[in-house]
Amino acid sequence: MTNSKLIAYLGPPGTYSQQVSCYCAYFGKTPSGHYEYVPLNTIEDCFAAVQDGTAAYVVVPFSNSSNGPVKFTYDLLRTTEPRPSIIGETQVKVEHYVLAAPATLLRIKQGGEDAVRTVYSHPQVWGQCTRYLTSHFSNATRISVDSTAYAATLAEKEGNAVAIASIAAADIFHVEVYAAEVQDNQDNYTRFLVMEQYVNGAERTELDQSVDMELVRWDRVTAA
Ligand SMILES: O=C(O)C(=O)Cc1ccccc1
Repeated sequence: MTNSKLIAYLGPPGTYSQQVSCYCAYFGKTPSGHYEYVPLNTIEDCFAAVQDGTAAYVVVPFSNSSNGPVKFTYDLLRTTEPRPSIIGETQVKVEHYVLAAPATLLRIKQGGEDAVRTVYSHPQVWGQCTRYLTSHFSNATRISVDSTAYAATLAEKEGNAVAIASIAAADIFHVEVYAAEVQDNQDNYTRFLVMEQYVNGAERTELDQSVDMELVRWDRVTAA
């Protein structure tokens, strides 16, 4: 019987992290074999899962070409002891969609965008869709949640909310596309890292060292 190994990612299914985790065997140094994918609620849970050995590997978003660091990941990379080993990375083009429940779309059609009271998304998204959000839903409250796909689950349940999330989330949840590719920059890339548990005494990888340099560089930028 084959033993499957767990790859954890920021869930629920439909996040950008899930899409990346599905092919992380190709860019991470994960041995060939059979993998199962586990969605976790927060980036913090992903660090904990690899730390305590619940998951063999985790995939976390690290930084974005439009708005820089994913704060949760940067903070956890600085504070988790010992820090997991970074064994792979990839850059993925990220396209954001405005998703809404069918009833909300009807309300927008009848009453305009002011019918929308709440826009849900992952905090990383706001700075990637500034232009769109300046001219749309300006009276709505922006609520940051743990992931874009979780945002889609909230929009699915509410009659006056939209989510900014991936097209994959639209396929999974009962939400429809109100607007496509709303990111400011068409070349909007996010860098993701694959990590595994750090083994005591192991030499740090080259990738570990380049991430260290990135953290130091960012500390300098914010201190200036
Ligand atoms: O929330 C998600 O879907 C994630 O995977 C985190 C994220 C959010 C925004 C851009 C890239 C990754």
